[in-house]
Amino acid sequence: MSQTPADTTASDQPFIKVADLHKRFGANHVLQGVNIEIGKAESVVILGGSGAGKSVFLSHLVGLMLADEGQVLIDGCDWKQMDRKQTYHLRRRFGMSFQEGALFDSLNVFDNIAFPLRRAHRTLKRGEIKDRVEECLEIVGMPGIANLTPSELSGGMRRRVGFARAIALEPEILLFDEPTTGLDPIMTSVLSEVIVDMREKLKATTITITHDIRSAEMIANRVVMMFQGRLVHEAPRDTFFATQDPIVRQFLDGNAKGPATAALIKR
Ligand SMILES: Nc1ncnc2c1ncn2[C@@H]1O[C@H](COP(=O)(O)OP(=O)(O)OP(=O)(O)O)[C@@H](O)[C@H]1O
Repeated sequence: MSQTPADTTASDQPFIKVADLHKRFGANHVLQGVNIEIGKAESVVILGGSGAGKSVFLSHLVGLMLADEGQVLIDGCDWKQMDRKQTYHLRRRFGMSFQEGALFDSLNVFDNIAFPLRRAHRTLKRGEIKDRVEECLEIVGMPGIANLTPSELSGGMRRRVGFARAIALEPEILLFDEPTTGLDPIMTSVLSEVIVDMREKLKATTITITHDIRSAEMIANRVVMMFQGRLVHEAPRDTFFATQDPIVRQFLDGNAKGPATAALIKR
């Protein structure tokens, strides 16, 4: 039986369910059996070293990559069972923000944020688009900058405009891939607060990849650690950072020596 997102809203499934997810690129077995369930409006932060498979995992959540084995269910819908139209509708429930904001440099801030609105709602009037763009800029704490071009923005501002574009279609699920990388500690805290604010205003489920421990502490309800393609440790935010799990401890303390290094050398 074919599924549509609307078929499943009343289901008692977890909102997001990933079961025994595997992904290989040739001989590189990147995801080696990822399992996680995420509830509606939860905020999960994924920590992990370079090459652990975090971005590949995020791509599976939004259906940009499909599982070799296992399942990724969003509100009961399996990406692998979706036809093109269903894929389009399911993907519209996501808002994504990548490193650097990924803005279109040839468009001003207004047109960057209006871009997904115009594409998804062809009949929207100019005034409706203007209202929504202004609302999104308010939410990310940057009202009144719609006429600026990306080249006139600082790194932190570009990220916020990227956030504003990600929430233009009022997504239910927000994905952030290293939203604060390369920013100073103050701007990192400001952006982490913006993420919390956006999540609360949209009541969105949020999944964030970050290397920044302080940002993780601010954003997360739950933290998970990815290591060599598996989620090796997870805990509520308040207990995660006190864990004695040796791999997590090495990562949090930034030690060059430890079980994570030993495992990487053996690979
Ligand atoms: N499209 C692709 N084709 C082939 N290999 C890929 C592809 N995307 C990712 N990989 C490989 O998958 C592995 C995991 O990459 P991924 O980007 O998910 O790591 P990550 O945990 O996000 O690391 P980082 O923190 O450095 O961004 C790497 O070995 C990478 O080379």
